[in-house]
Amino acid sequence: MGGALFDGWLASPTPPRLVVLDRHRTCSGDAVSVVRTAAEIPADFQPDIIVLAVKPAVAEIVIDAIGKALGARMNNAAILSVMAGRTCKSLADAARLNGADVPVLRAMPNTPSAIGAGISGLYASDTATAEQKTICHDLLFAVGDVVPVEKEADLSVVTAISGSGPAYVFLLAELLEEAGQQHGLSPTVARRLARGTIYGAGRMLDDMPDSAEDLRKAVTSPNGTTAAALAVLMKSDAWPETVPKAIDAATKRADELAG
Ligand SMILES: NC(=O)C1=CN([C@@H]2O[C@H](COP(=O)(O)OP(=O)(O)OC[C@H]3O[C@@H](n4cnc5c(N)ncnc54)[C@H](OP(=O)(O)O)[C@@H]3O)[C@@H](O)[C@H]2O)C=CC1
Ligand SMILES: O=C(O)[C@@H]1CCC=N1
Repeated sequence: MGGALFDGWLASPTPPRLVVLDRHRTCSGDAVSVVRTAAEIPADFQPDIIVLAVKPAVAEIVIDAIGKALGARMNNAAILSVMAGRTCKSLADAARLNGADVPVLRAMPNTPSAIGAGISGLYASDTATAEQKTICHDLLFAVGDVVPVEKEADLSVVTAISGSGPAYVFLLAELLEEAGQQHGLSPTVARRLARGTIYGAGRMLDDMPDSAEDLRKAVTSPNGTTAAALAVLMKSDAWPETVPKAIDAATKRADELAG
């Protein structure tokens, strides 16, 4: 996810000044330097925001390494975590072990951020200053839309819907492609049809004021092909049951990660 944000920021009209801790990437320019270890963070670099985009399990290790590298400079920054689950409190506690008292904000972006088409939930704890909240909002807004949430706990369902959501759409693309091939289409044709359809439907949802339900109904001729397919998908034990179950499972997992 950090790579998706990085790509999105680099492609944005006004990229922020970035020092990126990444063990694989090589990239440098006026606005960006990549370092392999926290110890390589330039001694004169004062970050406003430290974006954490590692797996939740290694958060402490990374906060510890950054804390040691920045020393007192850490106190002038805020942490913006995009990690599923990890609470503001647990991350603030981890920073405190390094003697740093830092506000923590949490966001849940998604991978379309890489192409400027992301959507992020953003929760700002009361400890963050107005300026820190604005910078975090603007960082996320540079790679897509931003939806503020009032309660930190809401980030679990945000994670289930929009953080994980691209995976559900990609699965639909996979399944449409496979079904097309099973009906004799070439892989190339099946792929173009599946992807083009999801792209076009996504654009309609974005561009048009109509509800998703109305857009669906406009495709559905009485007794036609769409009605035949929807009779399968909309059976009570099909999508109306499985989609909410999937969202429940993802929300529960996000809560578990929060501990
Ligand atoms: N994937 C997604 O769509 C989304 C993910 N997230 C959140 O983003 C976070 C990362 O997930 P994801 O991008 O999928 O995971 P990845 O495994 O793809 O990325 C994690 C990155 O962290 C690096 N890393 C791990 N340990 C260290 C360390 N000690 N020092 C420096 N870098 C380190 C890894 O490097 P290396 O490969 O060298 O180990 C890797 O580049 C998670 O917390 C997840 O909840 C949030 C929204 C969406
Ligand atoms: O699967 C995960 O846990 C992360 C969070 C949202 C998307 N990927």
